[in-house]
Amino acid sequence: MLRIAVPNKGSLSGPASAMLHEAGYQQRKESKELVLVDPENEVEFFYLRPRDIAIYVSSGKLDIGITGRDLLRDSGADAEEILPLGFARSTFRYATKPGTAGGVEDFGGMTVATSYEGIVAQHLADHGIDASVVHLDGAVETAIQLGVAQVIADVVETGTSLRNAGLEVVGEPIMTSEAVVVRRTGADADEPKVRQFLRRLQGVLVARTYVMMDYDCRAEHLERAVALTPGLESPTVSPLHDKGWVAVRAMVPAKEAQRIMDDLYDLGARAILTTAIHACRL
Ligand SMILES: Nc1ncnc2c1ncn2[C@@H]1O[C@H](COP(=O)(O)OP(=O)(O)OP(=O)(O)O)[C@@H](O)[C@H]1O
Ligand SMILES: O=P(O)(O)OC[C@H]1O[C@H](OP(=O)(O)OP(=O)(O)O)[C@H](O)[C@@H]1O
Ligand SMILES: [Mg+2]
Repeated sequence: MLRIAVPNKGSLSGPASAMLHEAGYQQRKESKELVLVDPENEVEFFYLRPRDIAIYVSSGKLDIGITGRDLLRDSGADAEEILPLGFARSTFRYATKPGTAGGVEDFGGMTVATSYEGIVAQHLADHGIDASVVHLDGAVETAIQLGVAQVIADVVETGTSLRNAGLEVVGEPIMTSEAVVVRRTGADADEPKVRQFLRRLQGVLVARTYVMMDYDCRAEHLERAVALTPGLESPTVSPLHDKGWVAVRAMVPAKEAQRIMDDLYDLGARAILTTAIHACRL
């Protein structure tokens, strides 16, 4: 059985379970369930704190985990990212009261509050800055108002939390993050069960980002039409009963579907249809 760590709380938890469900795996029904066996798919899911997942995976007790890239780096665990999942996107940034500092180079002698001590200590060291780091579990934005620190380093998604605390970002982002699949560093990447799990998740990612497009066009316009819809490998082209026309089928990025339909229409294509992809294996 493949043993997989899934976030049990926070921003990663809901979207991770939703993606696994979409990939055909059973998921827990109660948020109190800590372990779920999916015998049909020969997988065992362990619902763990997102921060702990890289540590379990690096120990080799679990084969695979879903966590945040920032949490993986912060943990310092011996695990590596093998597939980005496109949700729980964020940046990790320093913030201060306006006018305190222009960037990391000004932090010497200051105190930085954060829940991500590993990332911050490393970043300060990389820049040769001698600053103190104080670890807080959350609500880090309030640390400046309460005089515990002059600088914070935290996850920024919309920036609302910083604005509400009267803070502004300073310097370049320390890193960008999203949910990722992690595996123990150096573990066999070609293990069939692991490959199958990754293919399933990749199928969900593709199904979420692409739509299937079908249309008819005059044979003499085919090359220009196909240039608009090159597909992932190559579009399917079928003859129509009317010899002057062909039917074309190709996957296109969902975000570009409307523009491509307009361009195809202008080219003389007709019966242009897009349909959702529910699942796929590339
Ligand atoms: N708005 C956000 N707030 C917090 N984390 C976010 C946000 N957007 C994305 N993330 C990502 O989610 C992960 C944080 O997981 P964590 O368990 O700390 O979630 P949380 O939402 O902060 O929950 P908790 O209430 O336990 O602090 C990180 O990888 C982080 O980059
Ligand atoms: O840029 P925003 O969209 O405002 O999102 C970022 C905020 O969300 C997270 O806090 P969370 O709600 O997880 O609380 P926590 O600080 O207790 O972890 C994070 O620590 C920031 O405070
Ligand atoms: Mg949080």
